[in-house]
Amino acid sequence: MSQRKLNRRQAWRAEKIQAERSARSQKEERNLSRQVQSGLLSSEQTGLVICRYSKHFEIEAMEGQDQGEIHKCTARTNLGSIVAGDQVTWRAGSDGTGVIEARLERRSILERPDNFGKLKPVAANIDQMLIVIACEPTPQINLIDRYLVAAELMHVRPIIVLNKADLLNDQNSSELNALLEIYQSLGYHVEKIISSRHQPAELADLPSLIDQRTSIVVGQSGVGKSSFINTLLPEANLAVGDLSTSTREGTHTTTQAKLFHLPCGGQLIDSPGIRDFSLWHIDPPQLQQGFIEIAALLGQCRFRDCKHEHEPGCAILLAAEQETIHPLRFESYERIKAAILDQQSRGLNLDSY
Ligand SMILES: Nc1nc2c(ncn2[C@@H]2O[C@H](COP(=O)(O)OP(=O)(O)OP(=O)(O)O)[C@@H](O)[C@H]2O)c(=O)[nH]1
Ligand SMILES: [Zn+2]
Repeated sequence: MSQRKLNRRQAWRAEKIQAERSARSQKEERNLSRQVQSGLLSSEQTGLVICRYSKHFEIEAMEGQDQGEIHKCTARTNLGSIVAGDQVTWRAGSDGTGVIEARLERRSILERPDNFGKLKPVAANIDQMLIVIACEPTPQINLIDRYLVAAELMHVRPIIVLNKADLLNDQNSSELNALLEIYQSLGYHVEKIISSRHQPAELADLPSLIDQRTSIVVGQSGVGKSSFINTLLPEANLAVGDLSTSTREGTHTTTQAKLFHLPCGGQLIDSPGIRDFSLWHIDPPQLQQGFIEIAALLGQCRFRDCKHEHEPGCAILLAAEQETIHPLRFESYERIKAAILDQQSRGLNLDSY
């Protein structure tokens, strides 16, 4: 078959699919309008997205008589992505269902690339990021730094939470404390906690730090994110995965981001187990902004267009040499930068979804 014929056939198919889709959505819209007119759907109200599963959303009523109640909702077409933490306008049905009409403006959004480098929103309207690490699996500085960069670029406050503090011992404590010291000296808040169901829980100052805010819980699989949330909120009852005996890493128990209310008034969003938090969608200048000790030096190099690679009079290279930027942090920065440049050179589509 000639290329032209094939293209014409493809175009015809695409048009047909498009026409079917638009007919379907027009039918859905007519259906909805009928339901509104006949009083089957309530008037518009504001709601909070608790979680998404497949094509449905759990929406919590934020006002009116059924405030706090959860409805299983569908969404009108073309609303864009809707994720846990989003606020929406919606209409309630009579039977615990409802329809999302629009998404309200977000104050922050956490995105991560999927396997094809395409950005996917994970959670919205977050105030702070709880970066959970643990004595086991051993923390990777590179991964902590990726989360920190994401938090800095989203303008949300990061808090580093060292979980499984009961496993601190003579062998691992000096190394772990040295690692935490790097972050504390940069001004980051660090809390050591115990969240295992086999130990008396110890949450240090965390409850007061997360009070009245929306926090997202991120961290490598197996660090105890679900256990930590269960300790704060026993009714959340998240599945806790056992560490794989061969790798001592977790087994990715959590699959969808979900929002939980805390008794103290704040909210927590639990995200899917993230092993490798990639930063493919940012460029080196953004990465420099995300490393706060590097960001503080920007503008102090001899050349205005300094790339901080080999240039004489580079304030960042000088600070790295004098170790005012911690060598492990600088190494981590260079590794992340190399990974970003590598992804870009392979031509992945980094900026759209
Ligand atoms: N010793 C100890 N073990 C803990 C603690 N907290 C959690 N664990 C254990 O760590 C393992 C992993 O815990 P999870 O809560 O499933 O970890 P997660 O980070 O939610 O894992 P994913 O859902 O895979 O992302 C389980 O075997 C827990 O019992 C703790 O404070 N101390
Ligand atoms: Zn420079």
